[in-house]
Amino acid sequence: MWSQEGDKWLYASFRFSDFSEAFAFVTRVAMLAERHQHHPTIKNTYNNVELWLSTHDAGHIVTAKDTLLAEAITKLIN
Ligand SMILES: C[C@H](O)[C@H](O)[C@H]1CNC2=NC(N)=NC(=O)C2=N1
Repeated sequence: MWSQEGDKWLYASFRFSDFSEAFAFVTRVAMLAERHQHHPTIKNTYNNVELWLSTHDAGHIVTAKDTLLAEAITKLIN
């Protein structure tokens, strides 16, 4: 589900039945991000949500903060 793009990004794409389901997921991701104090780049196109995770404060690389948030996001949909 998650793939690493170079050393800069963790990336994943999620498909839902419609826009409402997709945006509900975005809302839950936003609440998780606040809890983690770590915030993904988010793109929503109708029923699709794409997420990119990177730690800007560490010079825009993938760190444990990204992998921890990725795991928490994965649990939202499992
Ligand atoms: C002070 C605050 O915790 C930091 O600026 C956080 C906020 N959210 C963040 N999110 C992401 N993705 N990378 C960061 O480096 C980052 N830094």
